[in-house]
Amino acid sequence: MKTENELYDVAIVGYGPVGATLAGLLGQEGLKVLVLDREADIYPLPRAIHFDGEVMRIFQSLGLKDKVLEISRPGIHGMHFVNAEGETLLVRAGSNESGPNGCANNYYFHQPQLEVLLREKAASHENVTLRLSTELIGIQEQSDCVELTAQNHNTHASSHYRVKYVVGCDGARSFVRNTMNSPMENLGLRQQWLVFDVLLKQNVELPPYTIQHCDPARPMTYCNVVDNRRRWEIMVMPDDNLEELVKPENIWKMLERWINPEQADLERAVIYTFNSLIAQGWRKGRLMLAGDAAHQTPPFLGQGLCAGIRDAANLYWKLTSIIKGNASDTLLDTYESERSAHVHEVIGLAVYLGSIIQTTDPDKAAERDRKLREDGCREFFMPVSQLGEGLWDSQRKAGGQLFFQPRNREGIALDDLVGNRFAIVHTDKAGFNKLEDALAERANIVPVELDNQEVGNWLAEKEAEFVVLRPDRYVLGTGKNKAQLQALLSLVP
Ligand SMILES: O=C(O)CCc1cccc(O)c1
Repeated sequence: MKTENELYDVAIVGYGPVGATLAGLLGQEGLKVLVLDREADIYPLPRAIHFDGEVMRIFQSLGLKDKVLEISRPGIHGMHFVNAEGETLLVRAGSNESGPNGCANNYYFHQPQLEVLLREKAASHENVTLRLSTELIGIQEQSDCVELTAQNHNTHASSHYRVKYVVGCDGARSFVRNTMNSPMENLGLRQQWLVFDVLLKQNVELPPYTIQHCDPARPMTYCNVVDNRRRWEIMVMPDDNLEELVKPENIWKMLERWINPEQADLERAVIYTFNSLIAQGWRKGRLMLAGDAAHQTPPFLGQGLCAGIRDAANLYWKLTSIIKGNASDTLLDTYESERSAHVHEVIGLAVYLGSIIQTTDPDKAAERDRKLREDGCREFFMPVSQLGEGLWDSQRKAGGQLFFQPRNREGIALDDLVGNRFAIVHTDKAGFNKLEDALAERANIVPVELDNQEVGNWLAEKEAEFVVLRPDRYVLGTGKNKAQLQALLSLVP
């Protein structure tokens, strides 16, 4: 058995997009990070295909926005729920305009390309150590550290590591979660679907937007991914024989309305079980969970990856504050309370949409269509990014909300002005000068003057002169005088 003497700050178990994002964010803060992954390389086939504007903003905080823009496609046409007769029942509208995060609200991408960028970023930090083909097989929590045992898949040799904290980004069957003994709450949707990706060989007239085909005879999803990639997801029906269903000839038959094998190559076809699960206990002592290890959503909102990347953004600055000695580790108790509220809401909406899409009884489908028609409410919106109880001021308007990303007069975006720190945003230099001495000796908080109409209006609406933002861009609180500023600063680790 090989034992490394080094005491790592954080071990990340699982080097998928969530683990790689967290490694990049912690690496950027100078922490000593160990990444373990059982696989030798990136999984080469597509899985997640969609992320939202908040997630693009997190990539921006890694300095990756331009590169991610090159490999992704803004989803400007929205998502349409259409019944068997072709009638649109419900829409998540798209938009050509930049959204509140200073970019499009939706993007489509090919997961292996995104992972290359995230891994390049993580590996660019010499304080990030990668151990690939290395499977975690033992976790022993001690009072001052965690001892990990891992086995290399090539040499079969075991190694031993000591780390201060462990984050399990190790997927739905998480070893870390099993060790923590955190049960999963089931929000009610569990259904097999056939997921397959095609590569177009020629121009084929297909819709530019995502379609949820709410056809009781065979619910399906169609997505225009990126470049020549297209995805279909097909619900497995009770009489289906799974072995038969995945055969290319049967897949092409189900697609013949739209496309044929002369026009595209089938890249992969896989049966997935869509789940709606949330772990109870995302942190136990020095162990934490993120991504699919903590929650799994049906894909109808394209939010699985987004939730995991948000976890990474919520965790990295808390771990950094604790490891640098600026906060006690009780700060980690805010991780689940802040994140799980939003995760519940998003999965709840995906489960509701699933109940619309997955209606297979024709009478119930007719009733569903009648009700949706009657409601007249044909557009639905994504839940706002709002933290559950945690490190933010619940007494003030907008506390715990994701702040938007305005630009200054020179066109520089807020997050680029601030970096990954706490910030105080205000519009009025003269007024703020009177408060500024409250900031003395708080070098970790950046004051930002943004003489911007949108920010002025936002503050006025909240009856505030300034807003204090956390490194993950969520609102710590708003205020208009020194006492309120001091109260907020006392929360900053
Ligand atoms: O565009 C969206 O809002 C999400 C699209 C999506 C992505 C993947 C699967 C799915 O059912 C929907």
